[in-house]
Amino acid sequence: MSAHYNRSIMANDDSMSDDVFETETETSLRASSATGDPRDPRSGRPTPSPTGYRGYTPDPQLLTPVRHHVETDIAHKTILLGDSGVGKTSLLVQFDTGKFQAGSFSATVGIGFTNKVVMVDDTKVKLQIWDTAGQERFRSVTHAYYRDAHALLLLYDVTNKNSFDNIRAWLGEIKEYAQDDVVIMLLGNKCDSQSSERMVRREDGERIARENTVAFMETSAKTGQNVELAFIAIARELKARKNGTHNRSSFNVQEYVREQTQKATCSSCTS
Ligand SMILES: Nc1nc2c(ncn2[C@@H]2O[C@H](COP(=O)(O)OP(=O)(O)OP(=O)(O)O)[C@@H](O)[C@H]2O)c(=O)[nH]1
Repeated sequence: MSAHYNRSIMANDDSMSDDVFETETETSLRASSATGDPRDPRSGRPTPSPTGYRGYTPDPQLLTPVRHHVETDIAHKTILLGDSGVGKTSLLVQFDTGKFQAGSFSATVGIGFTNKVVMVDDTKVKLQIWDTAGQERFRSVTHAYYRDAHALLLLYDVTNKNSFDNIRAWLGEIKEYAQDDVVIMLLGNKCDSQSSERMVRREDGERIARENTVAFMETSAKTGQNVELAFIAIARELKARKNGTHNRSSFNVQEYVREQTQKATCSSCTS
């Protein structure tokens, strides 16, 4: 992977791109204007009018900032998992920058995160996306991060049968280390590959997902196919859970993914 993206990242290193720390400006004007008194109660001096016109105090409602329904309080911890080389970093880079950096592969070392805000209808859902090293020797480090994860994106590579066969072991680890209610999405990545290179059929991915009651889709970090959709689906599910609506079947992530992927099926993803 190119040097443009930091592949050597240590635990709790937040030096990666961070485009979420939007400040939601709260004006402090409401209190003084609500009283209708243009004087500062402590100094007795006239306070400057929020409008710039001394003595004129508009209706307090006019001074109340328009508040869109914004969820900035918690970042939903979302972790990318899967064997080394399945495309975790590439998927995150594609989602974060819209680019695919082809070329030599250098494995991720350690763990690090990128913050992203995803719009779900009129709501901003903040995702803190952790990219982990797929190599076996880093497993014990990444296990420590499972416990407080809200969502897990588990990847295999459709051109690498071994990475698919290891999905059961990954699901076992998730069961052992993650919370019971963690949102899990299985992704068969590199679906842009030639059919001669493909080693895992789409139906096989669908089957293992069904057996384990997790959402599934095929993605391509190279072309961007379904990349945004994967994160949006996760964000939708997290929002539904936060609103306490998912138990009433108003939103079902597996159904949602099925509908959306049927709408946007690309020929290269349907072998
Ligand atoms: N054709 C194709 N190649 C991909 C895709 N995603 C990743 N690759 C390539 O696969 C190789 C590994 O990708 P990475 O994103 O580094 O994989 P990783 O899962 O982060 O690997 P670790 O850091 O070792 O865990 C790179 O050479 C990528 O260019 C994809 O969707 N399509």
